[in-house]
Amino acid sequence: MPSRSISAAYLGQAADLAGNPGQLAAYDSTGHCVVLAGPGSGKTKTLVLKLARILAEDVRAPRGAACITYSQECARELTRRLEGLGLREASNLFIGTVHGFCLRHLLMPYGRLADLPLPFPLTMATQRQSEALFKRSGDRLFGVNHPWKSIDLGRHRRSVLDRTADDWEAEAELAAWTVAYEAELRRTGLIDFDDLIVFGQQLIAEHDWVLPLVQAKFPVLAVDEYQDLGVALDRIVRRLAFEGDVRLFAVGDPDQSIYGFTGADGGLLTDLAERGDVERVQLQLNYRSAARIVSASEMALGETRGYQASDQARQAVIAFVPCDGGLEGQAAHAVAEIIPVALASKPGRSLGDIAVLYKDFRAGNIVADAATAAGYDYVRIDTAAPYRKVALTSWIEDCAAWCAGGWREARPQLRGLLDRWHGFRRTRVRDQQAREEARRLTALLWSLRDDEAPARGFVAAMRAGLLDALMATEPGLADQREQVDRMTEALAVGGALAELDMASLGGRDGSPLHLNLLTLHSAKGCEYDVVIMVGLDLGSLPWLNESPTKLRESRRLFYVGLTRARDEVHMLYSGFVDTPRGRMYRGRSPFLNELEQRMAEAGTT
Ligand SMILES: Nc1ncnc2c1ncn2[C@@H]1O[C@H](COP(=O)(O)OP(=O)(O)OP(=O)(O)O)[C@@H](O)[C@H]1O
Repeated sequence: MPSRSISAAYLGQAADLAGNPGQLAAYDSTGHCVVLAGPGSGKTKTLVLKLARILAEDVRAPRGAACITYSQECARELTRRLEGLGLREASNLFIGTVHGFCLRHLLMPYGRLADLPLPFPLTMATQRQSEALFKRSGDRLFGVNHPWKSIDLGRHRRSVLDRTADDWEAEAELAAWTVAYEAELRRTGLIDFDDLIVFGQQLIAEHDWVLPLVQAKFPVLAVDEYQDLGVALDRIVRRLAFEGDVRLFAVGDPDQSIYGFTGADGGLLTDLAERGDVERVQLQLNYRSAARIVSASEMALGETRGYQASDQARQAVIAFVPCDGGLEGQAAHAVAEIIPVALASKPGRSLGDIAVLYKDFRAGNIVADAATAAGYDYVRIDTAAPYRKVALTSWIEDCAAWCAGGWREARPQLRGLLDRWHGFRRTRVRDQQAREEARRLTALLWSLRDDEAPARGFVAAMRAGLLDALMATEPGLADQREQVDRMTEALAVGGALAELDMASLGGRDGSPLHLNLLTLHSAKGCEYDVVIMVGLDLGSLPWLNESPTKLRESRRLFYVGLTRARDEVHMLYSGFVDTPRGRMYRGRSPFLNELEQRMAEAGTT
C-alpha cells in the first residue's frame, strides 16, 4: 500500500481490487506492465489506482508521471477519476491527450534545440485555417472540384513516417497533397495537429539527448486506450520505455479499436504485450454489464473471449426493434416508447442514465429533433455539436460546474482548476505572477457562483476576466480559441445553446437531467444503464460493400455500442436507408441477423 499521504477514496477503491487477481497483479507490478482486457473490466480504474500508488511510493517530486490518452473526452474522464483519488494536473503530473503531451513536453521545450524544421514560436492552426490551406493546396494541384480527402491525408501523414519509403509514394496523390499542404502551413507560420505527432516522433527517434530529459521529468508513462494509437505514437512510447528507461503502464482492448481510418492499429497493443520485458495482464471480469449483455457482446463480436459478468444474477433487456419510417421513425419510437418505459422501470433512473447512439452527425440531427419535440433536454457529442471539446472548453465547463454548486462539495476541486489554468500557459511565468493569477481566478470564480444563471453571462465574464488575455498571449492556444469562440456564439441569444444555464454547461459530460446523444465513436469509455442504438441497417452500419478490414472495424463499432450498457440494449432498424439517390432497401444490419441467430442457438433470446 502507498506510504505517503493518500486519500480515503483511494484506499476504498484500492480495496476493490483485492477480489480480482488480474487487477491486483497489475497494481502490484514493478516494471513495464500492459493490461489487456475487455469492456467494463476496470482497465481505467486499475490504471488510475496504479498511478496513484506509483506517485505515492516510487516517484518523488519534482519528478512525476505523464498520463496520456487519445481523445479529449477520455482525457477529461481520466482527469475526473484521478481527481477523485486526490491527484490533480500539476507540473509533475501531466494528464491529457497525446497531442497535448507532444506539444507541451516534447516540441515546445526541445523542438528548437533539435533544429526541427518548424516555425517557432509554435502556433497552432485553427480548424478553419487548416481547412482553407488544405483546400487551396488541393485546388492548385488537382483542380477545384477534386474530392476532399483530409481524413486520408491525415492517416497517410501519421502512418508513413519514412517519406523515402515505397509506401509513401504508393499513394502518390496523398503524398503530393501533403507536401503542398505542409508548405502552405509553414508559409503562414503555422503547425497543425498531425505535425505534433509526426515531429514528436521525429524528435524522439532522432535525438538521443531528449530521452534522459523526458525521463528525468516523467520516469513513468501511463497510457489509456492504447488501441487508439497509431504507429507514430506507438514508436514514441516504445522508444521512451525501452530505450529511455521510462516505466510504462498501458491499458487497452484491441477489440475496441475503431479509429483505423486515422491510422490507429489495435495490433500494436497486442505486439507490445508480447514483449519479454513487459508483464502482460489479462482481465476477464466485466463489472459493468449484466451477464446476458456480456455474452451477447461476444456473440456480436464473433469471438470467444471468455468474459464473465461480475454479477451473474442481474436482469437485462436485449431488444431487436423494427421501426417503420427510417431514422425519423426510429428516433420517434425511442423518445415516445423506449425512454419513458426505461425511466419508469428503475427507481432513481434519470435521463442521464440513458444514451442514444448513432453513426454520424446527420443521424444525430434527426435524434436531436425528436428529443426536442418530446421536450427532453440533451447533451450531444458529434461533429455537429456547437463546439468541440478541447482542453480549454472542457476547463470552462468544469469551472461552470464548480460555480453552479460544485464548490459546496469540491467537485471539481478548485485547486485542480487552478493547476489546469497554469498548464495552459506555455510560456513560463514567475512564481509571483502565477500566485497573482491564481488569486484573481479564485476571486473571479467565487464572484460567479450561481446555480441557475445563464451560461452566456458566465462565459463572457470568464473571458473578460482572464481568458481573453491568456488566449491573446499564447499562440499555441489558437486552435482552442476557435472552439471558445464557437462556444460563445452558441450561447449567444439566438444561438444553438442560448437557453443553457451554468449547471447545464457544467454538466455537459453527464448531467442527470440530460439525455445523452452521441456517436458510437464518442461513446467509447462511457457507460449508461440504457443504450439505444439507432440506424442499424445495411447501408449505414455497415456501409454496403465494405472491405473485409473495414467490415471488421464496423463490427467492433457495433460491439463498442453494445458494451456501453449496464442493463438494457435496444437495437433499432427499418430495413432500409435513405440516401441522396432515394431509399435503398437492403434489409437490416447483418450484425443483428448474426447476433439474433447466435442468441437463438445459445437459447438466450
Ligand atoms: N474491482 C472492482 N470492483 C468493483 N467495481 C469495479 C472494479 N473494477 C472496475 N469496477 C467498475 O467497473 C466499471 C468499469 O470500469 P472501467 O471504466 O475502469 O472499465 P474499462 O475496462 O476501462 O471499460 P471500457 O474499456 O469499456 O471503457 C466502473 O463502474 C468501475 O468502477
